[in-house]
Amino acid sequence: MTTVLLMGPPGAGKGTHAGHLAAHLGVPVISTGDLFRRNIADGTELGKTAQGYLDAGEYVPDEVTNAMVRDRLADAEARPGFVLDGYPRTLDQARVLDEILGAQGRSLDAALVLQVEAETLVDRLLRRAEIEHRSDDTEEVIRRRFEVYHEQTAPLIHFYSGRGIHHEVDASDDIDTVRTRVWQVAVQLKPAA
Ligand SMILES: Nc1ncnc2c1ncn2[C@@H]1O[C@H](COP(=O)(O)OP(=O)(O)O)[C@@H](O)[C@H]1O
Ligand SMILES: [Mg+2]
Repeated sequence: MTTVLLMGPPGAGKGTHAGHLAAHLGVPVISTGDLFRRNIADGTELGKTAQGYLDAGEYVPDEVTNAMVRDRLADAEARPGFVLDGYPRTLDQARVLDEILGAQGRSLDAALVLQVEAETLVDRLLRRAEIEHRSDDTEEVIRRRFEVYHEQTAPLIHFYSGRGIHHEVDASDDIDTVRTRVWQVAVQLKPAA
C-alpha cells in the first residue's frame, strides 16, 4: 500500500503527475479540485457551495472539503492506497487527514512538493486557460490563488518535513523529466516486492 500526496503552487503539475504516479502504483487519484469541478458541472448541492470559492480563487471551507475527502478515503477503491492531488491545503485539513488515516490503521508515506518558479507557473496557467477554459485561470484569480497558497498551504511543508516524509521535486522541466523524478522518489518509498 502506498499513500502519497502531491503539493505545490497552482500550475506546478500536481494533476498531471498525480495521474502518472497513481497509474504506476495502481491506486486511485483523489483530486479535490476535480471533485469540486465535477460537482459544479453536475449541479449538486456541494457544487453550488463550492462554485463561488473556486471562481474567486479562495479555498472551499475546511468542513466541506474534509467531509468530501473522508467519503473518498472510505471507498473500497482507496484501500490499496491513493495519490492525493490538492489536499490537504490547510493545517486543519492536514490534521483531519491524519485522523482519518489513523482510524483506518494507516498513515501517509510521503508528501511530494513540486517546485517551480513563479514566472513559469503564470505562463503555464495562462496557456492552460486557453485550452481548458477554467473559470479560475484568469490573471486576477491566478494572483489570488498564489497568495492563498503562500498563506495557507506553504506552511504545510514544515508540518511534513518535521515528520520526515517531505520530498522536494524540481518540477520546472518537461513532463517526462519530472515524471521520472517523481517516480524515483516513489520507488524509494516502496522497494519492489
Ligand atoms: N483541499 C482544498 N481545500 C479547499 N479548497 C480546495 C481544495 N482543493 C481544491 N480546492 C478549490 O479548488 C480550486 C482548484 O483546485 P485545483 O484544481 O487543485 O487547482 P491547482 O491544481 O491549479 O492548484 C482551488 O483554488 C480551491 O478553490
Ligand atoms: Mg490541479
